[in-house]
Amino acid sequence: MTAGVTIEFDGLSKSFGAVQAVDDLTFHVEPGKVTGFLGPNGAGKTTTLRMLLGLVQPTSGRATFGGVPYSKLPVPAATVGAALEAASFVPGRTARNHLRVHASAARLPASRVDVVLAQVGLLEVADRRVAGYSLGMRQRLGLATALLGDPGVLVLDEPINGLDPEGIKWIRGFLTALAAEGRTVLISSHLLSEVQQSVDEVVIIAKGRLAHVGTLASLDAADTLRVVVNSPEHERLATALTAAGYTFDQARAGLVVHDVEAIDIGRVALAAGIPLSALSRHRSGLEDSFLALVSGGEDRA
Ligand SMILES: Nc1ncnc2c1ncn2[C@@H]1O[C@H](COP(=O)(O)OP(=O)(O)OP(=O)(O)O)[C@@H](O)[C@H]1O
Repeated sequence: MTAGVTIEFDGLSKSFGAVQAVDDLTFHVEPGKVTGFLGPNGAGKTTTLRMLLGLVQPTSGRATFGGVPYSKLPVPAATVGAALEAASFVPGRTARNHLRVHASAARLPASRVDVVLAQVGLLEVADRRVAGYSLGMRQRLGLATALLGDPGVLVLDEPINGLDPEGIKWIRGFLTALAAEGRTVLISSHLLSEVQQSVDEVVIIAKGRLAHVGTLASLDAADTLRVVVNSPEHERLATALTAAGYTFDQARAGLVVHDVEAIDIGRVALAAGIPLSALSRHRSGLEDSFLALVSGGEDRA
């Protein structure tokens, strides 16, 4: 494996006629982590990834692998493996043959074919025609193709799309393990919920522009916390909370206190000797934060 390098986007822009698909994107994607590249349909994710991979010429700015553009990489397949959405496979070809053709074109040893088939769990069906593959199997084959050169960087467009729950669980573990080996892993998605459990960092774009860069936790920090607390001695609990200076809403599940930690509410109940039947902390709206950041982004597709 070649070492993971930092993917650098620097003032990257692309317009198609009057459509500004990507608008002045500057951010870095570091090795050793899984980074989610998020935005609604039409936000400009695919165009950005296509520019990174030298498939589309930027209008201005650049995207590089540690300062080197894709076209200048000495052995591209050994530096970066990519699976773009709607990867095309010749339907009559078997998975093994598909990989052999790619290995040969990239001047990689044929022995890599069975290694990557095993890695993505397709070894047993490797001699079946791709035409009969499910979407999930095609996703795995795209991933196997990306891994042929044992690259330090992986760029995957919507890799979770179309997977069943078992497939989602598998790919989450797989991507985490690749990042733990020191690779740079960038995955795009239009759904935060889809990648939320897989990513360490998020880059969110809307209407071609950068909306947020940071850890998943930093996105979370914009959220409000709420605690739901209940007691068989409901009235005493309400009185104790009011006396301690808390305001709350009444809900079926109990009293809802905003912007507070569960331990603080637990202490109030303990000090007043009130038994609790429920005490839970809710982190509403990671998805809400995401939607607020990208709202209005869908109308361009
Ligand atoms: N070749 C092209 N010619 C003209 N407009 C284009 C072209 N490619 C993309 N666009 C436009 O650029 C914008 C960004 O598209 P892009 O496919 O990059 O978004 P996306 O975030 O990947 O969306 P999706 O998840 O739907 O693929 C859209 O308005 C799209 O219609």
